Amino acid sequence: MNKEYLIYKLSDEVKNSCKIDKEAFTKFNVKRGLRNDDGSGVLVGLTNIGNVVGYERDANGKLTPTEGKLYYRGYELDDLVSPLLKEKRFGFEEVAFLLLSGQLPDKEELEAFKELLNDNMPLDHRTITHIIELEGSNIMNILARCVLEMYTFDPNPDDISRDNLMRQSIELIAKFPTIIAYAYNIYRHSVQGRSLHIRHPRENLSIAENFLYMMKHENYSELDARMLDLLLIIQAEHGGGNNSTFTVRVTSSTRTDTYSSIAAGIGSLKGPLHGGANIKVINMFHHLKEQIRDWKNVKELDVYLTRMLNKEAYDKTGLIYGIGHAVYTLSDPRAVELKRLAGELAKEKGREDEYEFLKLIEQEGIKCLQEHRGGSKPACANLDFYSGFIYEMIGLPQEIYTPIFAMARIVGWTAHRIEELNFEGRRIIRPAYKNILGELEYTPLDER
Ligand SMILES: CC(=O)SCCNC(=O)CCNC(=O)[C@H](O)C(C)(C)COP(=O)(O)OP(=O)(O)OC[C@H]1O[C@@H](n2cnc3c(N)ncnc32)[C@H](O)[C@@H]1OP(=O)(O)O
Ligand SMILES: O=C([O-])CC(=O)C(=O)O
Repeated sequence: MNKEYLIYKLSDEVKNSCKIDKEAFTKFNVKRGLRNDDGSGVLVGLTNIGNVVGYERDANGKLTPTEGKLYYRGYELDDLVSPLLKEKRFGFEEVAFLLLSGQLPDKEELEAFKELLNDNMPLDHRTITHIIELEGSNIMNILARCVLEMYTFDPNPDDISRDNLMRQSIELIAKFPTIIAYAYNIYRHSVQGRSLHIRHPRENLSIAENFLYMMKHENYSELDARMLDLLLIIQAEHGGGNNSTFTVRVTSSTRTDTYSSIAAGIGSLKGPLHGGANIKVINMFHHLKEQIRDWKNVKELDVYLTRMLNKEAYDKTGLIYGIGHAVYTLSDPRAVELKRLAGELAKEKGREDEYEFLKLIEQEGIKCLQEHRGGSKPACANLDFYSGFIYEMIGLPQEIYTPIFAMARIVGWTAHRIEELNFEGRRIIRPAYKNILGELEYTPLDER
């Protein structure tokens, strides 16, 4: 049999073997994803790390949509970010300390922690050599491969004692920016034929500054570095249930090694419904800038967005990227903050027209989505809606938008891994799948 035909035939059979009636989920009371049909959550774990609030629940369990709130270790995100803005301080390292340990550091602890991270930013020379040799143009994939390789260079990779987990976590947080910057520079050299620069991370720079330095030498401003620092803080953690963190928790619950678990989280975050949406949003934005003749014409934009929802335009998936969230309803507090920051930066960089157009896409995207799906379910812009536009204004290339998300979320992932392996009464995570096919009678090969 022709092998291509065989692949086609097997794939065609999957059309039938994948069929599961939508109604069966209700019939068997399956908890789908994060929410049931009535909007109530599927509770699969308990955590002391992040808290994501999108609803209020009354005494009878009825849910009312609310403005979104996000807490890191009990502190509201805004309370962590505001002092940093006021004092013009870099804060990603402080937030990492908080998320890993549960405590805000004092001055001495913070200085020591920053030094520890800085000391760990350089890569083992074997990792550098391997990145140079790794083929491929997807930086998330290269990042995952480098993380898996770190297992080989770790003298104690399988030890899941708390001390060892903390050491590995700090090393991963420190090394992600270096791996991503090097992987991008090598990609740029091999795919785009540009000069190759491998810059050693500098002492006394924050992670955000060091990343920009490794990416762009000294071609970045203080404002660019502060924006990146805020983006890292804002993306660092989102509770135990977001897909990539849950992936890390699920794999960690088997007591596998840190590198296998984090590589799995990277694979999850890459998906366009999750962290990969930031690249999709910026592509969609450029597409709309070309397709819509008058950036102030609401009607023209609505017609196009509706065509997108009907799978007739853009990538024909039916999605408007950057809109919608599994938990947030009326607003995602991070998108609110990023919208404000994007506005400030757009003024500075002379890109106010584009910013106004992006805001209109947000407003009309939400409206068209709600009309398209009917009902009263609210929707809002999510974290990924404005982040790409900010990266673009900082002068960062699209290929690293999702890797930067990973560079931030590694903090949440490692904090959750440590928690997953250290609470009393922990169990391997193992939900159930109900088989709805039933039993079939076996037919011998020569009778088929
Ligand atoms: C960091 C992050 O991960 S943030 C999320 C980034 N992802 C995106 O921006 C991609 C676009 N958004 C989405 O696909 C979704 O809103 C998600 C994946 C974020 C959340 O998914 P869900 O929790 O299933 O959303 P929800 O329950 O509101 O979906 C209800 C319906 O609206 C649809 N919908 C939700 N958001 C969108 C959207 N942006 N565009 C088109 N349709 C949408 C869903 O596909 C679903 O349709 P269905 O009932 O026909 O299957
Ligand atoms: O929580 C989620 O489902 C998605 C996520 O990671 C985030 O919004 O940061």
